[in-house]
Amino acid sequence: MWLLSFILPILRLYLVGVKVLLYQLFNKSFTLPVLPKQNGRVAIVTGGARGMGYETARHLASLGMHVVIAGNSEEDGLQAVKKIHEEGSEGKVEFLFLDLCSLKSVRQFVQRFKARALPLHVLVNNAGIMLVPEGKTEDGFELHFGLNYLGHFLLTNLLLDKLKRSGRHDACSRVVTMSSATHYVGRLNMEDLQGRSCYSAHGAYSQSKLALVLFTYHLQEKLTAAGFPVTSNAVDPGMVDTDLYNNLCIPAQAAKKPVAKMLFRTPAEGASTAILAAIASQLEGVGGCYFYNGERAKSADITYDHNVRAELWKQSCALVGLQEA
Ligand SMILES: NC(=O)c1ccc[n+]([C@@H]2O[C@H](COP(=O)([O-])OP(=O)(O)OC[C@H]3O[C@@H](n4cnc5c(N)ncnc54)[C@H](O)[C@@H]3O)[C@@H](O)[C@H]2O)c1
Repeated sequence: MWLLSFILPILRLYLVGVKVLLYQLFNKSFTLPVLPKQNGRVAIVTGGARGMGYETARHLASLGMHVVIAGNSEEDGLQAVKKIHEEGSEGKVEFLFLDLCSLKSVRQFVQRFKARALPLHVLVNNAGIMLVPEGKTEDGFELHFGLNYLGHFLLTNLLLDKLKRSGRHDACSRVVTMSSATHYVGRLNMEDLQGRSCYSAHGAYSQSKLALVLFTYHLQEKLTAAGFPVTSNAVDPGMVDTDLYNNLCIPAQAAKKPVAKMLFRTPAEGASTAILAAIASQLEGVGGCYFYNGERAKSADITYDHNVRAELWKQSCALVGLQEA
């Protein structure tokens, strides 16, 4: 029984991977349309120092946006800022420290950002980890669940007032959250969200990405009900050649290399759907959607279940110490 609950998440994750790669074999990455200038607008990109986050930050800045790269490595962050400035981007780019493994750090980041009295038009919840060895965040949460999901859950909630005030009904502020095709095989165990009874890194990653879709939709439902000018969408970037795969076991790393060369998207291609969701005019006012390869797609059936979303939201508020609004 234990063996089965350990092996099944691995098999499910690899099957999803094969399906995505087959899609990428027969379909080109979509190309971004010409996007509007973003002068005077402000974005936060978590994990914007590397991989797809970096490409997102770079693209937004090239359109004149003021981009705050939020990340847990000052060295990587400052290097990313330097590189983007050297490219002659129109927008301002800066780094602010944020460790999503620590709720205290999330709160401090929000305090520091708010002290700047800037508006906030776009929040890209991009940072993530995958298949890391079993471990806990500063607050004792399982790493994938704590960092990928709960860290972003708290961050978004604490920034919501800013987003609400910065949006207009003809120009909504936008929350864009990076999920993944692995969410389709994610299992959410409400009685054991931290995977304490039987830990599987594969299961934990898929669960965190499923939780992010449920959160995205529930947030949109709340925003729509209250009439706030903010939209919330989830994005699936496909399989992209980044450092995210650094924790694969050695044989899987060896097998991945040639496959990645042929079939994985580049970080710039992978970031394109998130950039589209963040600023494309044709998506003005569109929320509560899952986007894949530049198009709206259907997410896992469970993500459309209001009761599951509401229960996860309630438990998440309790875990991060927020009052349910
Ligand atoms: N690469 C893929 O194939 C793929 C597929 C589906 C979804 N995704 C998702 O896309 C997002 C970006 O991943 P990527 O592929 O660019 O990976 P990456 O490893 O290149 O980037 C991850 C980013 O997250 C940041 N990060 C890690 N721990 C952090 C912490 N404690 N606090 C703050 N920031 C932290 C890193 O510094 C880095 O900038 C992730 O959410 C990932 O789950 C990636």
